[in-house]
Amino acid sequence: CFSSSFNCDVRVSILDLSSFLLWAFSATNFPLHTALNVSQRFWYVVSLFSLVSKNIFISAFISLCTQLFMSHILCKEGKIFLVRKKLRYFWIGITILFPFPPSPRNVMPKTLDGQITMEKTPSYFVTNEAPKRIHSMAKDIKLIVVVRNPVTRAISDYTQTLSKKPEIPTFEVLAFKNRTLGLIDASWSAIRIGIYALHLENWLQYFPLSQILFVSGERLIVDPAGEMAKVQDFLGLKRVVTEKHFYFNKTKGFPCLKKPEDSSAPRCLGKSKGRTHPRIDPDVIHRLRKFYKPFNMMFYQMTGQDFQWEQEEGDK
Ligand SMILES: Nc1ncnc2c1ncn2[C@@H]1O[C@H](COP(=O)(O)OS(=O)(=O)O)[C@@H](OP(=O)(O)O)[C@H]1O
Repeated sequence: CFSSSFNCDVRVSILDLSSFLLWAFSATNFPLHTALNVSQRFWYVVSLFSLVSKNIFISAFISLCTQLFMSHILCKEGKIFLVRKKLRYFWIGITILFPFPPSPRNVMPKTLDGQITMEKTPSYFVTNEAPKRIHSMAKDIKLIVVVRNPVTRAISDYTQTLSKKPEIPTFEVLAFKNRTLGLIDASWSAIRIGIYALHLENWLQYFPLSQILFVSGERLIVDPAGEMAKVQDFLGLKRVVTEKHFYFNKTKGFPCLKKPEDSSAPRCLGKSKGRTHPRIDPDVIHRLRKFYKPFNMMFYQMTGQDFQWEQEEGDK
């Protein structure tokens, strides 16, 4: 507050109002989640800008917009909030103590009885901090991990990157620290991710095995209904998705859904699935298989499931 006390008062009021908007909505679980998601960051920036702005007209304009926005939302919802002067210092304090908008978790709609909330982020499995954070959020969560032969996974991973950055070195170059010595580069993410036992160890420190389901990526292609039956049982759901929902699309090389509920047309996986993998030197594949073998064995032991990756002949 540099210029006058009037200026200062207006700016603090704006901050007051914007902070109120941000925090009152999340604290009362205001049911305008969509509006909140969009408006949250916007008003946060606006309130900060109103503080640094030395122009009283800009501050006043922002104040007017904030108030219009707020009254519009409140009228729409038929709720009335009284912003009392006393609250000012409380909201300023909250803004200083918690300078970031509420996490999406606070503004997410509540899961109702009979509903299951699902979140899909493959990288969580290989992120060190994820098990601890997820455990502190929901101890009884059920985790589903789709795994496939780590050698094929690495090639698939590389193929995806190659489709975005065609200039990257060959798989054979990236896979080794020293090719002559046969030293695999386990720090390369495409290879590191496939060391499933290592990642699982991290998760088992927080979750019992009974809370984790491992789905075989290979079986998901040849027997989607079988794998889906396991998923449904694991989630405690009635077996609704069965064989009759799938057909095998030979051109795509993947099963497709016969008739999704919302349309009458069959639904197959998108164009990005089933990219043709580049041909990899068989010697490199052989070395990778050797590299993964002990980790795979450890993984079978830990999960009590034999994924039979050692029995597969070649890679596609
Ligand atoms: N439902 C289902 N069943 C079996 N396999 C599947 C399924 N969905 C995706 N995939 C295969 O998973 C590989 C990763 O796919 P994407 O690269 O598209 O995944 S992602 O965008 O990174 O999520 C990719 O493997 P490749 O095609 O062998 O490279 C996908 O084909």
